Amino acid sequence: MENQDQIKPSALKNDSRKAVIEIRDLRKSFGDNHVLNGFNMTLREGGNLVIMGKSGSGKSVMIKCVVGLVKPDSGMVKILGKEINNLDRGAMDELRSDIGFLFQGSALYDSMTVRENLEFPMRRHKKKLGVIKDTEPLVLEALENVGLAHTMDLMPSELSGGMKRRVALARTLILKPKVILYDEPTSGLDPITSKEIIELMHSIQKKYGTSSLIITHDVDCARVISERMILLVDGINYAEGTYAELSQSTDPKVEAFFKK
Ligand SMILES: Nc1ncnc2c1ncn2[C@@H]1O[C@H](COP(=O)(O)OP(=O)(O)OP(=O)(O)O)[C@@H](O)[C@H]1O
Repeated sequence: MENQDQIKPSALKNDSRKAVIEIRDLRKSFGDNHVLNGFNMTLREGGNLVIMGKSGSGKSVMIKCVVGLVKPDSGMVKILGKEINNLDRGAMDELRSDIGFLFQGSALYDSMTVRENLEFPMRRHKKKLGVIKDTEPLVLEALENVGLAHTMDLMPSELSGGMKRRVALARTLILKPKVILYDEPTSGLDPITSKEIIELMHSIQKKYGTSSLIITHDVDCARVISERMILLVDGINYAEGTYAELSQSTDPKVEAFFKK
């Protein structure tokens, strides 16, 4: 792609941090619908990478390939040094405990209190956390990180949309993940709440040294949070660089992302 040469990721050249997620030449089609046509990316330790792409461009398919929910036709996905193709179910499950997800809609269990929602992943990943007699300090720590310690015994229906999103983030933090995958973390939120969520994402990354992969349509979210960005167009990493680099591009497909 000649346009990719035009938008070389200068900031990347000397990045020696360890790769936590590596994707090479990822391909996935559904019948004649060729969604991913050789997608590449590297997320580095402690870094954050924003993937932007228009609706239907394959962002969710890509992230599902990362967590093993969709099987790619070809290509390589390596997480924390492990190629996921080579992992059996048990090993994949163990690896998943190092990956936090914050997906669209937050998906808290409506019939459980906030505390029970946070205890849920602890039961699923006993192997990582060991036997925990008293879950309260962990639940409290996670909720304090998102400023919602007082909501421990509330039901999700008693929370606002932004609070639900923060509780979902707290639930993700309970397993102390090394990587967090965010799918549209600010969608459906008003600008002030979106800003709060972005600030939280920053503070969590700083506090725990987590790496973040963020999928978003929201160019403002990308501007504030991204260390680097990849634009997913035609199933490939069409352009890659910092927000400042990409927003100055004169490539029409890149410019289209930044036009308001
Ligand atoms: N299980 C599936 N079976 C068939 N086609 C699928 C499947 N999953 C996704 N697709 C197709 O793959 C393409 C990419 O979908 P995907 O959900 O990854 O888009 P997206 O970039 O995440 O969009 P959005 O921003 O709207 O969420 C779409 O054309 C979709 O119809």
